[in-house]
Amino acid sequence: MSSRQLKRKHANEVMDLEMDIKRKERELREAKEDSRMYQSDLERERETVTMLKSTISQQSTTQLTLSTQVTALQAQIGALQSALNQSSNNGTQLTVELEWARRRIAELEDETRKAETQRRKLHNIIQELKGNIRVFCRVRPILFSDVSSNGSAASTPSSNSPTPTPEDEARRIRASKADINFPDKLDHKEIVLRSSSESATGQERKDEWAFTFDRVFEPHSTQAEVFEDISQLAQSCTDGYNVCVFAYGQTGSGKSFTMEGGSTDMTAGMIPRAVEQVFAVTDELKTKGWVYKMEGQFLEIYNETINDLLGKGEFDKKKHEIKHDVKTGRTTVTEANVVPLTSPGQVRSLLALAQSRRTVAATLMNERSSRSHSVFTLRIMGENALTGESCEGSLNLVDLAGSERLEKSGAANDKDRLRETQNINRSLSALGDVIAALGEKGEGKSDKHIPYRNSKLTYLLQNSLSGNSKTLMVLNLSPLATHLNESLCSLRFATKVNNTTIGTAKKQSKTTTSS
Ligand SMILES: Nc1ncnc2c1ncn2[C@@H]1O[C@H](COP(=O)(O)OP(=O)(O)OP(=O)(O)O)[C@@H](O)[C@H]1O
Repeated sequence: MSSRQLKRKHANEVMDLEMDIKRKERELREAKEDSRMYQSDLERERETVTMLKSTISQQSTTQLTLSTQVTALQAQIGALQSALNQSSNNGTQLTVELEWARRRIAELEDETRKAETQRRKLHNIIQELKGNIRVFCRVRPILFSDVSSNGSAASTPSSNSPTPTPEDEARRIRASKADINFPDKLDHKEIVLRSSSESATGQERKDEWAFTFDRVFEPHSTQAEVFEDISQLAQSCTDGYNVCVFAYGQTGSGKSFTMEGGSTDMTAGMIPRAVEQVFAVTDELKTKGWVYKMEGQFLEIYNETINDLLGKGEFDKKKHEIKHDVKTGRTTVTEANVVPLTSPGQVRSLLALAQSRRTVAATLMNERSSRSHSVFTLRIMGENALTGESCEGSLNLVDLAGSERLEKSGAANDKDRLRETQNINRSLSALGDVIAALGEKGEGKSDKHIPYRNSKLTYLLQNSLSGNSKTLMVLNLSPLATHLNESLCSLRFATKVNNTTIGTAKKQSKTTTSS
């Protein structure tokens, strides 16, 4: 081979080698580029791996927490399940116990009903043992008007000053007061009146009168104290007895205060208290199967004429007659309003209405209210569907007309006043006669005639005074010395009543089926 050829061959080989080098260089550049890309990919992947690792670590913490919670919840479910099992066991136990308790309640209710029947019997035995006519005596306190209107020498002030000093007041009170004493501080049954006067020969004469009653109330006694014993009688009328409470005494001695009282709770008298009590007792007895119906009537007897205090119009012009049903022992008055009673509030408004009618009459007819008798009657009818018992009783609350004698009433020169006083005296003495006759009958004279018809009052009260009834007389006394003689008359009348024993009270009840 020629050198030329060799040269050319060599040049070709150089050229090939150069091309090879260029190719290799290009490949190297590409490889470097690839390497850079792989490097950055690797970086990214590393970051991703780091992130994933942290996520995994967080999630494994969360998973740990959750699995702890799941374990706790499973434990709770276990506890609840066992509590539920326990409860359902308890529930079964409770159902058994409830059933037992129900049976026990029914037994106890039955026992209570029997105990109530027994209590009513015992209560009435006690009332019977206390006597069917009881007398309380109540002396009212001295009032400001008593001393300020008293014309005695003691009312003259000691100084020249027109306003009396406290000493003047005290002296006035002492001089006005009657000498009334209450020696029995334990049982409060005695009252002693004393007086001293000068005899014709100039010697001092001392008198003393002692009286005993079922209870004597001193001037400071409250309405609540007086009501305490009356409340037991009011209870009797829900058991089927006829009960009569009447206030006796001269005008101004406190009869209306005792029976009706003032407008406050403290001063409320026997009528509103008895009504409240009867409603409370009938309400309580509902739980023992008793259902009661009550009705009220309020009458006034003035000059032997009956007036309906619950009638319509200002003045009652109707003619009323008293009728007694022998079979039922019930007293009715023709054309007199008998109002169904539903609540103590309604009774209060009825009493206020009756009071206002009396006041109207009083202004028109010269203090008529103190010259008339007022009789409030509450009739109670009860039925017990559980025991088959039924009963009917009544509560009569009577405010009698003033008992003063003729010369005191200033009636001698006044024809109308004279007639009034004679009527009052006749009806009060008829009351005394009836009680005395009942007393004799109670002592064995079974054929003794009882003169109920001698006055409207005794005829109206016939069932409340006869052997089937319980009677309480509240004798009201004035504390004033000027009224001492009137007080003595009242005390003698009340003693006559107190010495009377009237048969044995019988309740009006019947049993249709045995319990
Ligand atoms: N226990 C008492 N406590 C306070 N005040 C009383 C008491 N008793 C009576 N009074 C008051 O004495 C006055 C006369 O009483 P009350 O009107 O009750 O007498 P009365 O006997 O009913 O008279 P009348 O026959 O005229 O109706 C009244 O002002 C009354 O408020």
